Amino acid sequence: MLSRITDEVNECTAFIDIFPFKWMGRLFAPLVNDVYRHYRIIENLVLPEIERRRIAARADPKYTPPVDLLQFMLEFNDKNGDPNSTKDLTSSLMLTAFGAIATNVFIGTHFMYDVAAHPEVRERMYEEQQRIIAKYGTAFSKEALRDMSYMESCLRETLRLNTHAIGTFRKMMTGFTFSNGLSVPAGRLCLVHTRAVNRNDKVYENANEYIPERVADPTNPRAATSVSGYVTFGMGEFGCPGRHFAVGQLKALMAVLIRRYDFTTKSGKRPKDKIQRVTEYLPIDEAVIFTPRA
Ligand code: HEM
Repeated sequence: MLSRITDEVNECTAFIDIFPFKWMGRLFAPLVNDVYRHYRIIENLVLPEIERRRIAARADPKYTPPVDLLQFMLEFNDKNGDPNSTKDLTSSLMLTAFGAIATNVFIGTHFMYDVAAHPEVRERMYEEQQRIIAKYGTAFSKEALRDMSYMESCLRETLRLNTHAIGTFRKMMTGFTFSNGLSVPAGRLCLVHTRAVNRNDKVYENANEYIPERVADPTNPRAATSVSGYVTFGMGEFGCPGRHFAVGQLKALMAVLIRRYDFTTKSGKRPKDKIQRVTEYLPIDEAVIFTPRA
């Protein structure tokens, strides 16, 4: 269900946009879209859990709440919002699921295809994993993940080339004139086109090619760091808050695959991406073949 939320939120927005008056779209949207049903399912799961935690906290002053996102949001809401309102909490959980799941699935899939299509990358990654296991054991500690520097370069290259969000939007709060004379007035909505920035051939040689070595120097910015020419996670104060978590998860996922299997695409090449529409990206047809390591 969570993986459908992102697509359905996008579909719902596109549906509402068809109507000249947005209130009409909002009226009809529940009839054709499942977002509202998902909202109620999450609410039905979350409300009793919140109540359980509140009762436990009242009954026992030494009560230690779980360390999770729900608790973090609950305490934030109690401090900053209306403590009786749980509506915001369900929306916040849905927003996080919206931001977290499809992005990771999308990048994880592309990462697998990028690695599957490059035997020399797999070999180097496997060697790195042998070194990591010898040094840290098989667990994915913070130190072990941080030390996977070749894996990090490969992931950064996947993140640079395969962008899920069309771009980052910002509204100009004040007017600004750039050094070349271009002026953007206050109130203007601006789009930073992620794919165009990330594939800028003034920044990268052979910008459309998958070349992890271009960022393999450990002094280069990490996969979660936005810099000029790399804005997959957005930028500035409102850049993605989940990016370090996402990079850790994706590295751990690839480490599990590479330790257990050698894998390649059927053709041995990187299949072309399917057309990505604003609300929809299509799965790649070509299979990945996994061979267990001895
Ligand atoms: C590869 C995975 C991911 C990518 C590419 C990605 C990308 C992005 C981008 C481009 C933005 C907009 C940033 C901006 O406006 O400057 C964003 C926002 C956000 N992301 Fe991520 N994200 C990923 C994973 C995650 C994860 C795992 C979480 C949570 C655990 C998460 C939570 C969020 C949230 C809550 C926002 C909204 C922040 C706000 O509006 O202030 N994301 N993400």
